[in-house]
Amino acid sequence: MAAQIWGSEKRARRRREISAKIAQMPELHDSKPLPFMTREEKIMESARKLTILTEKMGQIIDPTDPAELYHLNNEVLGLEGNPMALHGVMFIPALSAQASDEQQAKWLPRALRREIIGTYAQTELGHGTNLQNLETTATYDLATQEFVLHTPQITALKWWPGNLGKSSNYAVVVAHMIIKAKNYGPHPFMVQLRDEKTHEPLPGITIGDIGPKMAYNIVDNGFLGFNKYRIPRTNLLMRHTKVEADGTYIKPPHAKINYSAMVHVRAYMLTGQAIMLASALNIATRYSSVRRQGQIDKSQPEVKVLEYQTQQHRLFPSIARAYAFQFAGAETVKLYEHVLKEMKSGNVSLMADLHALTSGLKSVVTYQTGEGIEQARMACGGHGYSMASYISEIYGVAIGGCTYEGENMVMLLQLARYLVKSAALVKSGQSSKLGPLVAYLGVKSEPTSLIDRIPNSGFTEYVKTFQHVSKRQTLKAADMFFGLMEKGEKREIAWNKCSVELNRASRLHTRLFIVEAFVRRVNEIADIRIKEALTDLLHLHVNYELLDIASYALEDGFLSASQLDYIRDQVYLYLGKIRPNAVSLLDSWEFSDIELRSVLGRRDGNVYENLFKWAKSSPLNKTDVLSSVTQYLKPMMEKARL
Ligand SMILES: CC/C=C\C/C=C\C/C=C\C/C=C/C(=O)SCCNC(=O)CCNC(=O)[C@H](O)C(C)(C)COP(=O)(O)OP(=O)(O)OC[C@H]1O[C@@H](n2cnc3c(N)ncnc32)[C@H](O)[C@@H]1OP(=O)(O)O
Ligand SMILES: Cc1cc2nc3c(=O)[nH]c(=O)nc-3n(C[C@H](O)[C@H](O)[C@H](O)COP(=O)(O)OP(=O)(O)OC[C@H]3O[C@@H](n4cnc5c(N)ncnc54)[C@H](O)[C@@H]3O)c2cc1C
Repeated sequence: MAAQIWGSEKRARRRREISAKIAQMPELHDSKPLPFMTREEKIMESARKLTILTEKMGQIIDPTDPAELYHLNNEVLGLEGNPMALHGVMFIPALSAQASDEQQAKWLPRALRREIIGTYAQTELGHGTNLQNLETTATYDLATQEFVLHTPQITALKWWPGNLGKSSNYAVVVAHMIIKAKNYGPHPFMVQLRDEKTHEPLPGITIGDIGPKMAYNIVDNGFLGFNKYRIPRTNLLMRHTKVEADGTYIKPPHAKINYSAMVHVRAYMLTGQAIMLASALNIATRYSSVRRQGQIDKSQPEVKVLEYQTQQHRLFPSIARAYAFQFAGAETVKLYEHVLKEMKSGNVSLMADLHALTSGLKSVVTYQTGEGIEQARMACGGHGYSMASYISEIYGVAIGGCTYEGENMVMLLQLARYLVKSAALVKSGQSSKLGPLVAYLGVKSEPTSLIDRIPNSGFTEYVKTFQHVSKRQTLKAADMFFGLMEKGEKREIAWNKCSVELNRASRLHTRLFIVEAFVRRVNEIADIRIKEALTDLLHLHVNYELLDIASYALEDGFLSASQLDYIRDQVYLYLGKIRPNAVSLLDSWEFSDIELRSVLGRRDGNVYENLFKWAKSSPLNKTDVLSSVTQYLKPMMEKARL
């Protein structure tokens, strides 16, 4: 199963080998539990481990393999981030995709050797979503052949970029490019921020940390202002766009090609989310098979809480989602790598499809991951609320994904644009022009669903039902939009008035894609036992997801009440079937105790003794009487007693 999750036997084996090596290197372990550290201590601890990793990486992993590097980071540095999180996730991808060969030769080796630390600085205090209204300018000075970066007012300060505040000395900065008073829109520039020897900010640069956040606090998300700060013309990233010495602008082959670093993260973050969801579920499910509370049969001893159907219903559909996201994520990364290769050689024809797909997936996956993690926390009762479970930290980090790389509602609306264009093709009889991801929009469906009507139909009737509801909602929302325009509403106003319905279409389309990716994977599996276990999970997935969106299929009578009863029964049937495999389905992800950082989720199940040990190690327990008591509470009580 680990081979299915991680992509191959070899990958799963390598992960095990890497974990085993890390277990033997105490210098790479947390020196004390992270929840007992201050933010400053955590940042120091992370930098300490990162430095050792840089020295010893070659002994542990193949540093050229991104999957191994990702695993190493997760184990050693953890999900709260590290001083170079954005360096790997966005800075290097931005240079790789947008810098010319010459620029790459100059900067990439230095970045890969970690001579410099970089980030991606785009969002500003006043604008994040609406890139056209960013305020930072890069004005070309023909006389010196330099760009002058400037922050015209406080809202133009770069705000949020990870590791910008304290760690990075370089950044890819997105600024509006102005040449001879003409604004060419947002473009990426390579900018040195700090002196390489002293790490002091360079003259003309104002920079710092934006303060503590809900989670992800090892990352120093930062602010950055420029005061007429000059960089050479050749620091504009010039793979696709060029500015010649005389100010001549050569436009890129696609208007949004400079957005590729965002698409990169949107594609890669899906498996990251699956891992966070599976981690939280691993903790909750292991704990649920240790925790005994109450009886089902009063004549029997207390049961493990995992025996309760409500507990299974809370956890198991999310286990299915974690697998589904991992499989859909793997497909998306493959597509991304293909499109990136094509893009580098000038073929931009697949960019719109990839943008639409990743926009929808990013939104649905992060939202459902957040839901699943929060349910996992609640499933642990009181101990879930303790940082000893570590679930609240996983939750805080995961839901950051609902916001970064494009706020979820906004990204769903991006997919909706693509769906509405596709609907227009269907309506004008041009279904043959639909791309493979939306071809179902042009296919006539049966009048009613055949779920529970055809024996041995596998998952086909489920997929058809998802297709039906997605198609119906897309065409309905598109009709609403076109109808408003026909009535004379301006395009943008009509769009806003339909946007809730449009986003519903985007979610349904994306959920269909996730179901199909899961089905595709199960169909590929040869090992009969693995196929069986995943088929059970897939049954739970399709039935649970369909129940969740049943109103769409009921309102036009595509599903009947009796079919809904069947679907509900199937959910209960598969909860029971999955119960014996539940812990194994999560243990198959092979997270080590070091990586999970959870007292509740310990592999050995020795929870109570270790919770007590953990509590005793709280800094508050260093002394029996705190100074808050001697200074304030004791005098207050004494005064009250007089
Ligand atoms: C390994 C990774 C794992 C885990 C990650 C862990 C940690 C990382 C943590 C945090 C990192 C976070 C980083 C950031 O957040 S960086 C900042 C991200 N910011 C955003 O995402 C901003 C969102 N906004 C946008 O993307 C755009 O503003 C928006 C697309 C909403 C609109 O852009 P614009 O105003 O320029 O477009 P329009 O003029 O409206 O035209 C839209 C038109 O363009 C098409 N389009 C848009 N984007 C793309 C694209 N990327 N590729 C292709 N096409 C694109 C769009 O579809 C429209 O087309 P059409 O409908 O034909 O007009
Ligand atoms: C943990 C974290 C890490 C980050 N890292 C980076 C980084 O490394 N580099 C970087 O540059 N940025 C980074 N960001 C910033 C991030 O990309 C932005 O916060 C994000 O893109 C959302 O933009 P915003 O904050 O402007 O939200 P806003 O756009 O102000 O959103 C506020 C509300 O308005 C709604 N809204 C906005 N526009 C529309 C619209 N057109 N239609 C409908 N509704 C709309 C949204 O849906 C939302 O409900 C990070 C953010 C976080 C939380």
